[in-house]
Parts: sequence; C-alpha cells; structure tokens
Amino acid sequence: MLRVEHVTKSFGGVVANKDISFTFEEGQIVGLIGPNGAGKSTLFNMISAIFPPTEGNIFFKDHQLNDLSTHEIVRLGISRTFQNLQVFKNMTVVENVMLGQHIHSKTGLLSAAFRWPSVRREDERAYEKAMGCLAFVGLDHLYKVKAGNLALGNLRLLELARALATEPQLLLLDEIAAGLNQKETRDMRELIKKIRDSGVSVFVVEHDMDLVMTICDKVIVLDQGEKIAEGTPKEIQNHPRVIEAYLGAEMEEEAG
Ligand SMILES: Nc1ncnc2c1ncn2[C@@H]1O[C@H](COP(=O)(O)OP(=O)(O)OP(=O)(O)O)[C@@H](O)[C@H]1O
Repeated sequence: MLRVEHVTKSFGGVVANKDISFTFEEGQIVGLIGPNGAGKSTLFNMISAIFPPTEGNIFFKDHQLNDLSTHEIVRLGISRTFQNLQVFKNMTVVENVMLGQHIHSKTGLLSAAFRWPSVRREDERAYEKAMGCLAFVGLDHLYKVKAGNLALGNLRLLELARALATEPQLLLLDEIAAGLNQKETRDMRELIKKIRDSGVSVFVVEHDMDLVMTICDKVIVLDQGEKIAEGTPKEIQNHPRVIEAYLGAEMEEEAG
C-alpha cells in the first residue's frame, strides 16, 4: 500500500530523516516510534505532502507522492490528524467534520472556513456523512456543541471523525492519545482497532508504548533521523538498538 524508498529530508544543516525505507501492507496498524526529535513527524509530513522529501521516493498504491498537493493526497485516500489540534472553536462539532470533507490541510481548512456559508449549503450529504463519522467515534450526541467547549478527549475524537470523513484508505494518527487519561486511552485503542477492522489501514506516531505494543501489527523505530529497527512489537521490545536509543534519550534528559 505504501512504499517509502531511501527517503532523506534535510532542513538546512539538520538531517531530520536519513535514507529511510520500508513498506506498509494494507489492513495493518503500523506504529512509528522513537525518542523526541527522531524524525517521526517529518516522515508523516512527507507522506501527507506537507513537504516533499529532499531525496528518495514515497509511493501510495503506485502513485508517487513526492510532488502532490495535500488535496491530491486526500483524494488518493490518505488522511491524517495533527499533533496540535486543528479545530475551529466557534463552529459546532458537526460543522468541523463537514469542513474536513472539503479539505484537509491547515491552509485548506482555513480557506474552506472562509467559504463556510457556501460550503454549508453545498451538500446535505456532507452533513449525513459527518454525522455518521461522529457516531462511529461516539461523538454524535455532541454534534451541536461548539468545538471550543469540548474537553481534550472529545477534541481528539473530533479530529479523528474529521479525518475519517474523507473516507481514507490510510489514516495517519500523530500522537492521537497525547494527554488522554487511562480510560480515554483504552477507548482510543479500541477505536483504532475498530477503524482497522472497518478496512482502513492505520499508521500511528505515538509515545504511549503500551498503546503501540498492544495494537500494532508492526513497529518502525527511528532514532536521530535513521530507521534503527522494524518488526513485531515483541521483536522491537527486545531489540538492543531500540533499548539503547530510549535509554540514551532518557539519560540525556536527566543530564540536561
Ligand atoms: N521545519 C523544520 N525546520 C527545521 N528543522 C526541523 C523542522 N522540522 C523538524 N525539524 C528538525 O528535525 C528533527 C526531527 O524532528 P521531528 O519533529 O520530525 O521529530 P519527532 O520524532 O516527531 O519528535 P517529537 O517526538 O518531539 O515530536 C528535529 O531535530 C527537528 O528540530
């Protein structure tokens, strides 16, 4: 479904991703982990066409993604959530999800928001679909509430519903469980499995190891921009380079 081939991304002198390659089979939940600054968000940003790789290629079902726009990526069937929530606080929950169907990137969402009255008139079906997505994540009862009044857990569900509204085949979740309490994290875990079971492949960047290790079919580990390991959760947990990378990061934090 997804092929990342020798991808490198440099920001000036900083090499955020260095010669990364892997494949992603359809129907899986794959985890992308690594210490802070390892390059996880950079890789997600390239797969969702926020920016292109400096070198290498990314393919989704044989479409090369390198030069596509975020609109085109969404149309191909890739959707994502962002680490920093991107909701319109003065709009209702259902309106936020409807906007997501029109466009997905930060700037795209903004321009859709400016066109909001016409967007709203445009499509009865968009409303029905948005309500369906809200029901799927368990947020339909709050459809009329202003997004600004939602607690964090529900905001994350809203982002998820909005990403699902574009009917993705591949869903990228960037730290979807960050800041959630134990129960919310457990519920999120079940929801991610439910998404996978509905036929959507899921790629998760996550710091919650428990979540990653219990739901992922495969885990890819980055450290300082390089892929240092790839395997089943069990293989990854016992992998010497992974242990070393995390211990190293912890020791750096303690020292400084
Ligand atoms: N737009 C940018 N300009 C310059 N440097 C960047 C940019 N984006 C990321 N970097 C650098 O690239 C490296 C990888 O960052 P990235 O955000 O991809 O890591 P991460 O694994 O997602 O980290 P975290 O877990 O803290 O979110 C870091 O050194 C970061 O400072």
